[in-house]
Amino acid sequence: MLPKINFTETAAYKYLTDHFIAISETDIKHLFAQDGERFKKFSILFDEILVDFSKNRIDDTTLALLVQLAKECKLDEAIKAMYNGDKINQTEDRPVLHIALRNQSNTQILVDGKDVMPDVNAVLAKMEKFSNSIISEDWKGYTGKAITDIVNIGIGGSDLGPVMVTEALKAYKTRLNLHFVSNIDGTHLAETLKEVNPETTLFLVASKTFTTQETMTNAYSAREWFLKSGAKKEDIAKHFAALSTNAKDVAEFGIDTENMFEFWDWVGGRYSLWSAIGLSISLGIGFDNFKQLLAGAHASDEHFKNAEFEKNIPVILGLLGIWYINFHGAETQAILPYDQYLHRFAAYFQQGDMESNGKHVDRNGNNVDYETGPVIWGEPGTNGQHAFYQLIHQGTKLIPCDFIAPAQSLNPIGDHHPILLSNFFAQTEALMNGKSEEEVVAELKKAGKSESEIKELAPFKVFDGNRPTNSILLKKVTPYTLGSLIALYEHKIFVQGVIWNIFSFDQWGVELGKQLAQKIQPELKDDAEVTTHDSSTNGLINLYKNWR
Ligand SMILES: O=P(O)(O)OC[C@H]1O[C@@H](O)[C@@H](O)[C@@H](O)[C@@H]1O
Repeated sequence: MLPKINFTETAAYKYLTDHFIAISETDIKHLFAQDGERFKKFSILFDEILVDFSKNRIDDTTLALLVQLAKECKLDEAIKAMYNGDKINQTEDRPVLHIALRNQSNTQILVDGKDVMPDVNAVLAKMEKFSNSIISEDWKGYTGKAITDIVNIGIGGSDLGPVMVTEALKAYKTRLNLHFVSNIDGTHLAETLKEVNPETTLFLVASKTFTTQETMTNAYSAREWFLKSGAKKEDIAKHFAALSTNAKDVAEFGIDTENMFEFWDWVGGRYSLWSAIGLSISLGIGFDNFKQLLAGAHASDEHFKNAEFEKNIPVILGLLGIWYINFHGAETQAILPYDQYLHRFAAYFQQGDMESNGKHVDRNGNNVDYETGPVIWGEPGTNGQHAFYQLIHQGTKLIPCDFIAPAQSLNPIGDHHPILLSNFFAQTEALMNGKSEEEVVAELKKAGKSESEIKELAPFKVFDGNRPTNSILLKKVTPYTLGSLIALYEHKIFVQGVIWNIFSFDQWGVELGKQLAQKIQPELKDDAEVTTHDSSTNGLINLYKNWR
């Protein structure tokens, strides 16, 4: 079980409150001036990932107090509880074991006294065999042609991870074309089906529960489209596979259980790309690369479990988040990859983080009186620079940013990569140093502006600086490194959930809207006026009926 400690009642929290006032007098660039060792002290090299957190509003005391906070909140016990397979997802009465899915050391992991590793390995072996037979063209469609296109039908955790990873690792692509259908909006399916041929398409129905309305509706429509092409019911086995924990409903859908790739209720949807949900990844980049992804994540799991808190990347990233959210009042966190392949990385962690830590009830069942999970957002650099960085540099909000970039490009054309990276380096420097009024005045003078022009313009051109950033420099985007990076972020979310004393692995907040939609759907069947809701909802429904 997880400890249930209110972090605002710890000694460390009180010290941090005082320390926050003290350190607010100094800005980051002065902290650099005071300490020649700062980069060395506040950066961690892990395999081929460097996390530089020196451009933050912290000094030695801050770090020591944050680590003390983690200790007082018994983070070490919480980590042990997760790795031991304790039912830390208490409101769903389940363990949380995505670490088992990538447990390459193959040590026993027990759930209710049973080692889960043989089952994990059996599904991996099945995924390998299946992926190889599709990729090698051994597997034939119902007219004897090889499969060319994979359509993954899933939503939320059964979509976002595979989309993000297959985009990130496009450079490692197999011959198969991947498509993802998630939205219930018929457009998503219709536009995808225009691109594929039923004779050469394999559908993966990806749903942990196999009851999600969007996924099941899309899957049934895809099946109908397939059967309309002239295929027979028995041909479904060659063109549909299921990735699910629900064998009964998979069989009912008509998918051969031979083509079912199982996972378990101890895998959270948003932590499931490592499970059978990753079959589209394995098909898209090959099983060996998928295995590398798992190996990279496993290395991060070991790091998280074993590294002392001061040198533990997820712990440090998590604590820095606490520092900004709970002491500086930051409400959002930007994730800014300087790598086009990582263009869905922030979107992926929008679910990962916001569905995990978007909670306002603590582990004792009481409303919290402090802030919890931030709004996660971001776009790849340099596109973001030309869109929203204005607000990060000169707006009124404090937005801690993670900058991520690979040292080596997978597409080294001309000077593109050095230009991209010079922006990556420049942005964190600019956010930290800002530009003083003196510098602005000197610049304007040099540009030949008059005294009055300078006076008028200067205030708008000043940058306060002191805006915190982490720089995460990867050697190269490989399956291994990407696996490591994702797992580091996953564990960061865990660290924060432990300190905020919330349950990070349930998602009750997504249920209410689903329930109401189920109630409204039958009301849309006929044209009768609806009066059962508030006047806004009635008005909207009735106008829709009028206009449709
Ligand atoms: O994989 P299935 O069961 O279709 O769920 C898909 C998604 O549904 C949502 O409502 C959330 O609960 C997500 O965590 C989940 O990933």
